[in-house]
Amino acid sequence: MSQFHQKKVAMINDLSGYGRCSLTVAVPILSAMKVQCCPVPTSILSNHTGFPVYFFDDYTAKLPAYLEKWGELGLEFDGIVSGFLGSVEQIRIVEDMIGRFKGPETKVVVDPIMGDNGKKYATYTEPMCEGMRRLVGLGDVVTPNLTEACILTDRPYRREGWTIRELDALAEDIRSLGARSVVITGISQGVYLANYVAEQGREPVICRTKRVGRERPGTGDVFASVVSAAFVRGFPLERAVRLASSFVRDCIRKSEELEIPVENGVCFEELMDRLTRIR
Ligand SMILES: Nc1ncnc2c1ncn2[C@@H]1O[C@H](COP(=O)(O)OP(=O)(O)O)[C@@H](O)[C@H]1O
Ligand SMILES: Cc1ncc(COP(=O)(O)O)c(C=O)c1O
Repeated sequence: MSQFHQKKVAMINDLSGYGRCSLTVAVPILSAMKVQCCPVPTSILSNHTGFPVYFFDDYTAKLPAYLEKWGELGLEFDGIVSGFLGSVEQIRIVEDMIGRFKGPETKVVVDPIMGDNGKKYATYTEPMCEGMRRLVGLGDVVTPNLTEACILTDRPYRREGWTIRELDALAEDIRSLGARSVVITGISQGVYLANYVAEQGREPVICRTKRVGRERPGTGDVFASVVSAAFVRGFPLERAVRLASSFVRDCIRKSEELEIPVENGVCFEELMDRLTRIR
């Protein structure tokens, strides 16, 4: 696909100026992992929505013209990655974009950001859920957390006690939407957090890590960014997930050690040299 060995990804996500999430996480992490990251900003916020106040500017109306120029320039990508999407229209635009820019070798990663802790985000309407089910069907890799996996498959959520057999069925249902490989994140198993990895053509595996620190915004974005960069570089998905989960865990540990306020996310910058050394 590309002229050079280096990989290039189109990254669809919001730009939150303060608080370490979405594009302000994805751009540096992909860069550190030697992947060129080309943003498609879906909205611009002064800071993420976990703060008491924020400025929000929806970029939906501008996206078709933005992407039109990429089309005119004949740009091609090794990966297309989508993160937070705020409306049915944005989901449609991403579907169209994949149709237009996905070449035979392009890998599509969809992080279906729809909810957490058993609940859909307040802004997530049923038509958006339907749209996300279609978009997930275009993914080579999709990375729902357990809540999102339940929403996508219309299954009841529970926090603990998922058996392997149940996770197999959950992943299979997501696969039946069209997704090739599925990573279900944030599965609580006592003192552990697990990621269930069902890669096309391989036996499913569970990657567990010790749960550390407090819940912080942006950890899902850090996780999806590391997985996307590694996967686009051609690493097996299980290895990509192991790299991402240990990186997130250590970023949380460091953030606790440096007493970073929770709403400021994780101080991944402190551990960035580790990402640059991955071969
Ligand atoms: N407190 C934590 N301790 C250790 N690892 C964590 C912690 N929080 C997140 N992770 C890792 O990051 C992954 C993604 O985080 P998660 O919070 O599930 O994402 P999302 O924001 O999409 O819900 C988890 O599956 C786990 O591997
Ligand atoms: C606009 C925006 N994008 C991204 C995030 C980060 O989401 P996550 O914690 O699921 O990675 C937040 C969190 O508040 C947000 O407000």
